[in-house]
Amino acid sequence: ADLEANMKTLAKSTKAFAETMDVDKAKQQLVLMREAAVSSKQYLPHRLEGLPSENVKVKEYQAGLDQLVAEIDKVTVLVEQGQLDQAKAEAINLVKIRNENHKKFR
Ligand code: HEM
Repeated sequence: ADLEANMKTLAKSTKAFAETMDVDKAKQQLVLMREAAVSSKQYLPHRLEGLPSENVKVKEYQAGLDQLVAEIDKVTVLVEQGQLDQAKAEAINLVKIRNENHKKFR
């Protein structure tokens, strides 16, 4: 999947996660989210095209995705503890991380 496909997967899975009351389905969506976030690190957004991997902006972009993965893991722990409501409350941070990074890189 390229970056746009990964972003579409992120959008679909975060929506499905927010909508489901089923713990197994919630876990599945978090797995899809994590895969899409990790996969996105290997691509450069259009705005950073041509920059070398050691460029500060490229590092910042990758750090944004690392932050997203860390947050997905936090949400996953709550789901695994059966705390779906708390997990959904925590997942608000996914949207915050998305918005911050879209401002910088999209
Ligand atoms: C749950 C979190 C996120 C969701 C739901 C999300 C969703 C989306 C969607 C729907 C698009 C449009 C895709 C298309 O072209 O059809 C997009 C584009 C984009 N997103 Fe995200 N995103 C998320 C997090 C992030 C993060 C953390 C970053 C960067 C660290 C990021 C960087 C970008 C960039 C750069 C584009 C434009 C594609 C390009 O320039 O090549 N997104 N995102």
